[in-house]
Amino acid sequence: MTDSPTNLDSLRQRIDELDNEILRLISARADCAKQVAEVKTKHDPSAVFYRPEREAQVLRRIMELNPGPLNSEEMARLFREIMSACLALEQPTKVAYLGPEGTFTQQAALKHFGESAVSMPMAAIDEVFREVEAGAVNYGVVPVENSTEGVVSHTLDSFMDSSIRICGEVVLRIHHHLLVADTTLRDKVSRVYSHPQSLAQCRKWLDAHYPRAERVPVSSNAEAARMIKSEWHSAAIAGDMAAKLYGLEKVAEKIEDRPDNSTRFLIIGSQHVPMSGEDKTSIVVAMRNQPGALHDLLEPFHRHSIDLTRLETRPSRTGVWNYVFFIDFKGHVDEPRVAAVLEEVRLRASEVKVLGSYPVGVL
Ligand SMILES: O=C(O)C(=O)C[C@]1(C(=O)O)C=C[C@@H](O)C=C1
Repeated sequence: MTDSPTNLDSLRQRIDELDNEILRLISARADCAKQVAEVKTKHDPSAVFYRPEREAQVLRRIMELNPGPLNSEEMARLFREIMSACLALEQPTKVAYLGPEGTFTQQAALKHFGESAVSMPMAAIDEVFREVEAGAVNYGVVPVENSTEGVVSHTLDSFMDSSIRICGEVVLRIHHHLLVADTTLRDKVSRVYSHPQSLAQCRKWLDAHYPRAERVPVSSNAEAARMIKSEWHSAAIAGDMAAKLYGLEKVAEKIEDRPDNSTRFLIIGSQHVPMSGEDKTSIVVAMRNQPGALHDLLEPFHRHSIDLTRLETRPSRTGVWNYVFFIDFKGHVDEPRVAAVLEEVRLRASEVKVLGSYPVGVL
């Protein structure tokens, strides 16, 4: 095919026709979502509009049906935005996240809820919990574990004295860059700012490239990016969002020591999420301080062939919580085999709290 004007014109005409069709279909879909909202409120004035299990099913189905040439993730991201706009028509969704603006948690909130949700930065993880508990926002987004650095203990601890539930999860590939401002003297960098976890995730790269630079831990990567604007001898380690927000340049890209570096975030709220077909459950269990306690706790999972995906121990904070275990496993509390395991665990533990069942992250 030649790039002749007639070819180009006819292809663009075809694209216009297709756009008309897409426009008509998206509008029809949005109309449908409005009607869904009416059905939901008709039977229940305090209805919840955001349905994580349905969203997961829609995205999984699209990925399965996708004929190409766009790859399935790309296609799902487009549908993610369509659903985000449809949900906003039903009800504007407010989401609090661990800020400031430009953090990976903001990126995770965007990835999960799309551009149409209203997202608000909070200064600390417990503030995100408080905002959700107080009903000031519909949902919250907090980091819970990183593949290189492990658990975010603050998030786990916040669940211990809260009635908040987990409604979803989102996993983000974390790419760190070494960033400078236009005023930075690149060959005189003597200080590198970042969040302690990010400094740790880039330890080897820093040892090799900036062995003499002072590593200064700050409260977030976005804060690091903000700080170097006024220091000609400093660089920051942060991600794309912070680089864009503060107009910084990348001296080196993807400097994380492990190429598969990723962080898992939790969506917190107050609703029970029905089964989506591929779900996970998170519980917190207190055991009495006695030999074999951990074995007793895990044995029923093994016997019922339930896959554990994570196990964390945290120090107890009250008399009852002698040993506290955070356990994630595959399955949903509404499945009989999961209900049976939980029944057995309840007999062996001094306290069991189900934090929530939710769809396995799709994107
Ligand atoms: O199916 C619903 O309950 C809807 O509200 C529709 C819809 C969608 O656009 O597909 C929108 C928001 C919900 O979170 C889930 C799905």
